Amino acid sequence: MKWSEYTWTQVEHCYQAILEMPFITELSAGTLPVETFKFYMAQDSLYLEHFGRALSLVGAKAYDIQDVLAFIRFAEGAIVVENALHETYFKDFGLTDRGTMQPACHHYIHFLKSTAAFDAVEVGMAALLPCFWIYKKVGDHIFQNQETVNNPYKKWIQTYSNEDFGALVQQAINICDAAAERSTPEIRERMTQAFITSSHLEFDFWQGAYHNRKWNVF
Ligand SMILES: Cc1ncc(CO)c(N)n1
Ligand SMILES: Cc1ncsc1CCO
Repeated sequence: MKWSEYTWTQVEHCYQAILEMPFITELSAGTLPVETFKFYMAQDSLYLEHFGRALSLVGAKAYDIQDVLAFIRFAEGAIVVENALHETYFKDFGLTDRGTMQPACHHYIHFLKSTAAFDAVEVGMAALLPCFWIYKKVGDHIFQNQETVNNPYKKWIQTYSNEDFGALVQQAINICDAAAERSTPEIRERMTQAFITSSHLEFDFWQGAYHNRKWNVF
């Protein structure tokens, strides 16, 4: 069994829980409160910027020159999506200031950056993989179940259900499988743990947005 196949079995429950989250079901139905979506978008803009930085760092650490190229391109893609968010969705929804990173985003990004910086490169790759894979699966699920008529979030839904994104996701999975194959059982286990942690943090990112979770104000 491939590393990715085994590892996915370890997050299947988390993934099923994500599909049932109010953020996801209301986004599909088009009933998610606009203020909730704006909070999510502002946090996601910050997320994508730093996700791009973490991808670049893993690219710099990769052994295989083709992996270096792939991660540099992923990093570029993340920044391009961030820019699109700014230029279109921010305008559409009347958002001007993305503000500062709130706890869920902060936790996730700092986990990604510290794993990318301090852990083995294979573990960094695995930590970054749920950002691709969960969004693709959730994007496809929402696309198939969405209320398309008058759904204000239609454009966002298309970003993650299109086939260009699908090809990148498959590439990222393949790179992780090849890296796992070349590594040791100990590293593979750390890869799996990092993948599980990031999957939980994906859940928490949506949950934090749904509940408007912010730092305490003193
Ligand atoms: C939190 C989060 N994870 C993954 C993606 C996929 O790009 C995103 N936009 N935001
Ligand atoms: C936006 C985004 N999310 C995961 S990867 C990526 C960009 C891939 O280039």
